[in-house]
Amino acid sequence: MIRIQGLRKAFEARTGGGLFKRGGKRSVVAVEHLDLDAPDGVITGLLGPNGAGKTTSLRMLAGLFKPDAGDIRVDDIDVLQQPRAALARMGVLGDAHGLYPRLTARENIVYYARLQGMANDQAQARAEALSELLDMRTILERRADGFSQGERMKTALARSLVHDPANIVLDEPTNGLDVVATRALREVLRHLRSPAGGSKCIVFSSHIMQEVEQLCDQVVVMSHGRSVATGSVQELQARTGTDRFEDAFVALAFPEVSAPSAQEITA
Ligand SMILES: Nc1ncnc2c1ncn2[C@@H]1O[C@H](COP(=O)(O)OP(=O)(O)OP(=O)(O)O)[C@@H](O)[C@H]1O
Repeated sequence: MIRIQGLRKAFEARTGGGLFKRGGKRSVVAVEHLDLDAPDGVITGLLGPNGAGKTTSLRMLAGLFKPDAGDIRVDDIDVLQQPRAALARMGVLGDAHGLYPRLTARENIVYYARLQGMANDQAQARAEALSELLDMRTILERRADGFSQGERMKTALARSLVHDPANIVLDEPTNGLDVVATRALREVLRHLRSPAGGSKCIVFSSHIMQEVEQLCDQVVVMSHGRSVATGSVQELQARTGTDRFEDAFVALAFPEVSAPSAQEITA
């Protein structure tokens, strides 16, 4: 279970100078206010356009950035107060998959398992089980350099699941994947959400509406650094009076675009 309340983060961004002029600094608010409640056995989608603040939010959840304000709890453990304990309960698949290219897929997984404190036998058994789950038997003994995008994603996902975490956090996991790899990932996430797969709490970010529509039980729509709506696809459609999720998303995330003009209202 993941609970985020009132999350905020601003960065100091450099502004351009010139050949003879020094650049300045400007504060960029990446996340203004995010509330998110992700229960166990549920897939929660964090849906927002480019630059909405999804990656920054998930990085704070993973303990990589310190928020300026807000509260993040993973299974009731405060990420800021007890980052190690919270991280032990999370499997995080970031945007940079960062595998060791000289190690095989198996070695990448086992190495990570050993870092988590698992004995070698246990780590090897876990690598086998995950290679079954993620259908990666043919690449298990291959070195990671030269892996395709989909093969890298599978290996990185296996690595993040090695300690069987109750909470799984994925940042734009289908980026660069073809339709078959995307479908396979969807199936794996559905399995992990089910009681047979451990009723995991799954949070994933995306800017692709169709993906969220097909997979998520609930959606948190993010726009300009804020969570602007939460609900199932059907609830969000009902709330915006639309029967297409794309229209609901545009109405919620870009109210300035979707609001009818004065001409339309009077017409
Ligand atoms: N280190 C940083 N320094 C300055 N600005 C940043 C930094 N990281 C993020 N930002 C800014 O914060 C905003 C939110 O960025 P973020 O990457 O979290 O959005 P996102 O929703 O994940 O976008 P995308 O879908 O394009 O990946 C953007 O305007 C971005 O330029």
